[in-house]
Amino acid sequence: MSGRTTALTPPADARPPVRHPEAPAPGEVIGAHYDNCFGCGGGVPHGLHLEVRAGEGVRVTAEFRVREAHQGAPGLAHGGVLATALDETLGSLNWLTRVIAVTGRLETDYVLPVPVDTVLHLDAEVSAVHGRKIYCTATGRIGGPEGPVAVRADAVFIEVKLEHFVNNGRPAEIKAVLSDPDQLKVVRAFEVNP
Ligand SMILES: CCCCCCCCCCCCCC(=O)SCCNC(=O)CCNC(=O)[C@H](O)C(C)(C)COP(=O)(O)OP(=O)(O)OC[C@H]1O[C@@H](n2cnc3c(N)ncnc32)[C@H](O)[C@@H]1OP(=O)(O)O
Repeated sequence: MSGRTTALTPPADARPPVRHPEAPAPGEVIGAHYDNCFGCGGGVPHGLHLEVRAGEGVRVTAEFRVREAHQGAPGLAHGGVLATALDETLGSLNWLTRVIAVTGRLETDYVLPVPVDTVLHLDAEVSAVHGRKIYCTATGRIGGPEGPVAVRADAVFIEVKLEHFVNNGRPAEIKAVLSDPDQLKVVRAFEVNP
């Protein structure tokens, strides 16, 4: 066996996820975590501009319209772009747990081709937590929120401290973020987490 499946399956003593008491209310739009994020930032013209909403429990939904800049084959979305949409939606679950976590492993199934102009209806939830490992799944449906699944993913996110970004990000961007009052609000939202 490759070991991939094992790594994506929560161990028997994993815990159910806990929604943070100050998580955004169900239905509330979760704003971009960073203006230059390729997944959610408004400052990236060819980015995905994902608008994510908090759901019930530890769940989020999002919509992503595939544009010409996102093609792989003629008229079809690039698989890597679709994986990014799943990854970004999964990353937004951080806002419901108030735990900062980055993608450790992401396994994607491509079920249906996704043409340009399609709106992908994304849905992600945390299934279990074990230590710093956060097990989660996501689907992307076409034709509506109840339409057929076109893409899906299983993932393990790993909890990190803010230092993960401060110590590893290019200094110019880190400096800019830390001197931006709006961005600092994002950082502080996580700092209050015990
Ligand atoms: C200032 C700005 C703030 C902005 C905030 C919002 C940002 C949100 C962004 C969201 C954007 C969207 C999302 C994005 O795009 S996030 C961007 C893409 N992801 C990354 O760049 C992550 C790069 N990787 C790393 O930095 C390290 O490898 C990490 C931090 C992940 C682990 O290295 P670390 O040295 O810390 O960990 P450890 O070795 O002590 O292991 C700890 C535990 O984890 C388990 N494990 C480790 N790796 C894996 C794996 N691959 N699969 C399964 N499990 C794995 C390991 O077995 C162990 O478990 P256990 O043995 O204890 O049971």
